[in-house]
Amino acid sequence: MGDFLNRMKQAARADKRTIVLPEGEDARTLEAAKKIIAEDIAHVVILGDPAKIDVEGATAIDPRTDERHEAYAQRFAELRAKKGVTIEQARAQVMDATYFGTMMVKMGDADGLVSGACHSTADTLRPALQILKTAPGTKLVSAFFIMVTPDERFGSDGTLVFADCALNIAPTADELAEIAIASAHSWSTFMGEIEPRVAMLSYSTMGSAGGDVAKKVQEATAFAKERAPELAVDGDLQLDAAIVDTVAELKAPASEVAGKANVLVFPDLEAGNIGYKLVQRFAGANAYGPILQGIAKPVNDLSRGCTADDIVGVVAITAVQAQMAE
Ligand SMILES: CC(C)(COP(=O)(O)OP(=O)(O)OC[C@H]1O[C@@H](n2cnc3c(N)ncnc32)[C@H](O)[C@@H]1OP(=O)(O)O)[C@@H](O)C(=O)NCCC(=O)NCCS
Ligand SMILES: CC(=O)OP(=O)(O)O
Repeated sequence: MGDFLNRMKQAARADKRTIVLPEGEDARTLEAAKKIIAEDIAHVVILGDPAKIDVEGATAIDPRTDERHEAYAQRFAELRAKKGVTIEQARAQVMDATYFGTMMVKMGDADGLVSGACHSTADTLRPALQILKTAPGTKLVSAFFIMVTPDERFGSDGTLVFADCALNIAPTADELAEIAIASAHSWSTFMGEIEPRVAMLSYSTMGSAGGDVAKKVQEATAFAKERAPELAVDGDLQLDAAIVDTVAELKAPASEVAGKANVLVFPDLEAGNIGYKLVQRFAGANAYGPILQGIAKPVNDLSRGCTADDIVGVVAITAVQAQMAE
């Protein structure tokens, strides 16, 4: 179970990056920062009141008084001018630690950002979507978890990607296909040679049940196959047919994915967010994320239910993304 995380930490250590943690008021963030420094995973910048940030080896910055505040505000106003943002509004916005931290990433003063231990996903990701925007050639940003379960029968030795569990509330069939292709790519980024096998989840397997949601998933599967013919993707599949080989033989015997899926694409955010928390809490899985895919520079979210160790894991993953982005 520790294998994936150890690989990420080792890779991060080999070529250290600077990661900004805007939640200096959060005790788990400070504990995580100490661990990250002790394990030599990344250079750490913590935003907040420096008098209250007692982490040796980290750089503590107060976004309200830092000398870069005005330059960031000017740049933010330029970036958001078409949205009617004035320089006064930009100055006020950049007082906010998440906006300031995201500007650090935009301006190259940090390589990545991890936040969300005490902010909602919307408040964590909105600055990234507004400031950093999508990566070249990408229209949709989406979010996945790397799930490391203690049961090695599932996925690839217990490791799976779950998407979208955090960002897109009601993806269309077209967007679901994009999420599937991006998630397969993310799988390959982190899992190397192991081939992604993508299951498009539903309450129906190969048309066994009717209804609009199952139809959307079938349509999304067809789009994904059309756009990425080399990809092992199949659906619609129920969860048991996707990951249990004996059920797959019964429900989808012709599928190359059924029974051995390692990338699970959920039909909407309701299913995705509930699904990852079920596996995390009932199965005792480690859930690293939400990790963004399709964003121009690495910014990743956390659940407010995270532990300090979860933050360490997401920082290691963010540092690896930053290495790859160059
Ligand atoms: C993240 C979220 C707040 C963004 O939507 P929003 O509040 O409507 O924000 P905006 O419409 O102001 O979007 C901000 C920018 O991001 C862009 N954007 C929003 N979602 C995007 C996506 N999935 N991919 C690419 N760009 C996106 C918008 O086009 C907009 O760009 P612009 O301001 O330059 O025109 C919204 O998708 C959301 O609430 N998602 C659910 C998050 C959540 O609560 N998850 C549950 C717990 S994990
Ligand atoms: C990802 C997620 O569900 O975040 P939170 O638990 O903070 O809402």
